[in-house]
Amino acid sequence: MSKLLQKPVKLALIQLATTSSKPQNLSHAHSKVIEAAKAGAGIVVLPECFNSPYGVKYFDTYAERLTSKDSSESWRALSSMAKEAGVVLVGGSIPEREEEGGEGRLYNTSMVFSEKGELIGKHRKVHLFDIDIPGKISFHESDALSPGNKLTIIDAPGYGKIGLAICYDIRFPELAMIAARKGCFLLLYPGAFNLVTGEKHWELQARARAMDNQVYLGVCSPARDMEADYHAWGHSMVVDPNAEILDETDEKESIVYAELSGERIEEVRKGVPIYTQRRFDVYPDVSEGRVKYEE
Ligand SMILES: NC(=O)CCC(=O)C(=O)O
Repeated sequence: MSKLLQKPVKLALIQLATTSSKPQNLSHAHSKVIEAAKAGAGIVVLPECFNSPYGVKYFDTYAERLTSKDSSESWRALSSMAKEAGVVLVGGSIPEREEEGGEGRLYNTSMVFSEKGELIGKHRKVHLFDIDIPGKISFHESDALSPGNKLTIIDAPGYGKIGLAICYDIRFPELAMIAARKGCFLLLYPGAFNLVTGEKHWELQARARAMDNQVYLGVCSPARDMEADYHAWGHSMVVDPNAEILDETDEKESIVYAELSGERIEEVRKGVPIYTQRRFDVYPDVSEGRVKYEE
């Protein structure tokens, strides 16, 4: 048995076509999660903002309090999908409204559920997507959202550890590096790149994070909708520890599948042994591990 991944698993990334109707998105996600489970997936991922349009003006309207099952229809829906399908479900992300008594902040948050439907982890996007490329794209998540302040590592029962972050977080290799250093076999990024940055950087970021850390990696986008305000890049993909793309789709709705095994991680690490060749004596600041993370 591999130390990192306890048993081989089929990963499914659902590139969901989303609408402005939350009930419709939840019910559509349900049918796709069941479809992925029937195809043999053990870990299933939904995209960033899977139950709403993606855009600064929508976050407040669609936000839910994630204090308990009772406070959030998305929590209830995801929990029951995970249980019915019998999968570990990474519930993409949704806009979260801070607990009552707080300052009413909003976050871009991913919830993860076990095969029994229990909430086993939650990640609040740490790096907000604030960019300005003149004449091309201007987007400021921080006009509406607050950033999370922790790295997230999920202990997926029966499999092992998964590093979870959201979209723009992928551009900050520190998160991926620390998650891999803490023993994750897989890095997952529900995300929604766009037509400007997607073509240049989506695949490059995914393959680079996988290669640097010699782990599996999945990036899961919504399907592209040219009628929506934001045009998602799509191209959800799974990359192996050697930076090879195992499966990828185009911009339309579909499910991307890949078989993951711990032996493959070990094989890659044995071939190119950067794991044992690191020189923490030369760069001690990254080895000190002074980091806030949730497990
Ligand atoms: N939703 C996001 O965080 C988008 C990130 C993105 O497009 C990028 O280029 O980075």
